[in-house]
Amino acid sequence: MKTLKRRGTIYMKGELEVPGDKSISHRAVILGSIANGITKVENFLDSEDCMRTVEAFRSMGVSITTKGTFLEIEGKGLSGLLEPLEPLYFGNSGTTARLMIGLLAGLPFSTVVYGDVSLTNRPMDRVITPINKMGATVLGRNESSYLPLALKGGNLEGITYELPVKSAQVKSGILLAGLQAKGTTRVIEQQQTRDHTERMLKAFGANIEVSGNGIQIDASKSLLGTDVYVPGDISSAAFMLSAAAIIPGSNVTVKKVGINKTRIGFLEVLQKMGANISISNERVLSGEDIGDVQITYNQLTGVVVEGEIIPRLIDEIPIIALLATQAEGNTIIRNAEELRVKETDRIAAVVNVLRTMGANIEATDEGMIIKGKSSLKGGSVSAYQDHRIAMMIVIASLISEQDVTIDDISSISISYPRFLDDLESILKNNS
Ligand SMILES: O=C(O)C1=C[C@@H](OP(=O)(O)O)[C@@H](O)[C@H](O)C1
Ligand SMILES: C=C(OP(=O)(O)O)C(=O)O
Repeated sequence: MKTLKRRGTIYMKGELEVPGDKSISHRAVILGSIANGITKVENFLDSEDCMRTVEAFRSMGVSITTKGTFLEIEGKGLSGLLEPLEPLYFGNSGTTARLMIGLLAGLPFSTVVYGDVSLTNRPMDRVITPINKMGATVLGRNESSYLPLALKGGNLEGITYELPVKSAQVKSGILLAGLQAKGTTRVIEQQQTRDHTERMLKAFGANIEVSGNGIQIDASKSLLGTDVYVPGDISSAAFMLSAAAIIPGSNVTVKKVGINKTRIGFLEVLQKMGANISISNERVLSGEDIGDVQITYNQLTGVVVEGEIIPRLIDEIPIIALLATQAEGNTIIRNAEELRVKETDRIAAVVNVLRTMGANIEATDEGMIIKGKSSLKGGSVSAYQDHRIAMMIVIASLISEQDVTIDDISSISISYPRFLDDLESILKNNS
């Protein structure tokens, strides 16, 4: 239980760097481990989810150590990985699960994989179906739709697969299987999802080509270890930028943050809502776009969020819902049914939390409708063991009229362990 005390008159001001991107950190560990030679990862996100991926490779014999500010991976090549003696535990991490299942499908040994209660209830059939088509053997509950799963890998054949879900995790799982399959593997997306796997596979020397919404990969005998710089996580920055967007007098800059176009739907929505945003120092590091994002407070107005932008801001929808409670007019979020199968049902969780706090918000099957602007009263709420819900509540507490009590905020360490300290560093008191 944590009580967040009502604040006096505050505003957000200053510059900060948020920790490394979670998606890119997972991928750096995976590709570094299956490449030959050393990979040094700078600004690696040392959070619970990413450590699940690190531990999985340590169990397969890969040496991964922290050297100063770097994570150093002694890649063993795909053929150097060892059969793990224990089941692999993926904790709360959907990214670890979907990507590792794809990778393990191609490795010539048996593994058992499992996760925490939340992950055990998240669908895995979306990645099992294509790897079954490629020839992998997988056993588990409900026709292998859920963890725990037993996998027997090896002898995969390339396929052409049109993704039925808008999921970068599934796309990446298939590409990691395709890296080990006979013949070409083609993945076709309905809408573009984050493309970090494609970019990083290229940087490690994989045989991969991207054309429009299609990606094709051929087996690569050996990827080569390389240095990776991990940009700040825009999904973490979103909480700091949102605090500034709803507290008058604020002016915040998040430096060296990832601004890959497949990830910045949140910035586009903020701009559409009328926020003052500018991006400077744009550059490319390790194949990823980075820059400094500055926001100054401005009254927001409601917007419609739907269609192709949804995959580009999927993890930011809880915090967008909070922004919408402070915007003039209606905000409608559509086509976001994927939120129902995240760490928790994020549509139900967001609506319950914000309604308890005093917002005018209702759930739809695939989104929500928020009528602004309403003042938030505070109260006692659950974070549903979900890091993004917990951080959204902390930001909401900054503008609440009374104290806010949260059942448990420990989930924040899944993606942003130093969140509370970073927030305090830009929080100023008027008095
Ligand atoms: O590929 C990734 O790193 C991720 C993809 C998204 O999930 P889906 O692929 O399920 O949409 C996102 O919600 C998750 O936080 C990270
Ligand atoms: C959905 C998320 O992550 P994952 O799917 O990796 O658990 C998230 O970080 O919001």
